[in-house]
Amino acid sequence: MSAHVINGKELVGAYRTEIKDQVDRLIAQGVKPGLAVVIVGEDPASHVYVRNKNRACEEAGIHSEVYKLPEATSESELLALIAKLNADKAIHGILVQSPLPKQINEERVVEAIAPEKDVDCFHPVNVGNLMIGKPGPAPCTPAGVIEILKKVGVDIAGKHAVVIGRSNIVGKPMGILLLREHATVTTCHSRTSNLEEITSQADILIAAIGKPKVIKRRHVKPGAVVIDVGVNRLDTGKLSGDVDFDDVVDTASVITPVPGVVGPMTITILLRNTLEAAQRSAGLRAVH
Ligand SMILES: Nc1nc2c(c(=O)[nH]1)N[C@@H](CN(C=O)c1ccc(C(=O)N[C@@H](CCC(=O)O)C(=O)O)cc1)CN2
Repeated sequence: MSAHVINGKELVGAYRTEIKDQVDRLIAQGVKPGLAVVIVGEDPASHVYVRNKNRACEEAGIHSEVYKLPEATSESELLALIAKLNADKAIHGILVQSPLPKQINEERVVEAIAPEKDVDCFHPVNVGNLMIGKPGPAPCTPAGVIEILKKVGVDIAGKHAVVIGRSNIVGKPMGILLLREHATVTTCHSRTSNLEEITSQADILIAAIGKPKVIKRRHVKPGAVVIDVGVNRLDTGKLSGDVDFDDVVDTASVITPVPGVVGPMTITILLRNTLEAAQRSAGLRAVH
């Protein structure tokens, strides 16, 4: 059996069209959603992601401002920019691209963003709301994974979902969002001693490890749905996921290739979070 390989162009393209339609309707009501993206330093991969976010905003009709700050930017300079953006009525979403240079404390920066403009859902207020199921944003990558599962018709309720990774950006919120969809959730990480034993029981396996091709056929239950969150650049310059695609494709029932699915869907959820922040600011969507 060969897996259904998800076509990111089709799936993500269709969802971006839906979001653009909602943006158009909001603009017709007199509100143009606005996003500010801040990047500090020269990390090449981060610059690619920020460029893609800016282009996606333009295509969706969302006003977008990109602030490129030098590597030597101080924390107080960055905090001053965030204060200015917090006060800017044309900006509904603020995102500071991670990672930041070492002289800047990422936690202080995240906490300086007004929670209602935190489209990454990194602010402790939004993380808390997510945890207890109140309305608000959800972090882009895990929310994107849920969207992918729903759009390809995977029934999540009652399934055993195994998440490999426990980062604040992906692994931990992924578990919360899967619980919200009534999955039985197990989280594995670098200290899990019997990884293969656990992953091979998963109906839905989500790899967010950050190491290329570590998930092999032996880790995957026949017929499982495999979602690969990893984006790893190999020495050859090519991108690879955390899953060894060629080894797993004949065992899984559904699989996401890397690149092309989870990354672009992450950016699509950023558009959705910005749209929803603008709707909330206009009183057109429930606040907590
Ligand atoms: N403030 C944030 N910083 C970071 C986040 C985040 O959600 N918010 N997540 C990651 C990076 N990330 C989002 O910013 C991200 C990673 C990858 C992609 C993507 O489209 N990947 C493409 C490949 C792109 C390439 O050619 O390199 C794919 O997988 O097809 C989008 C966003 C860390 N920082």
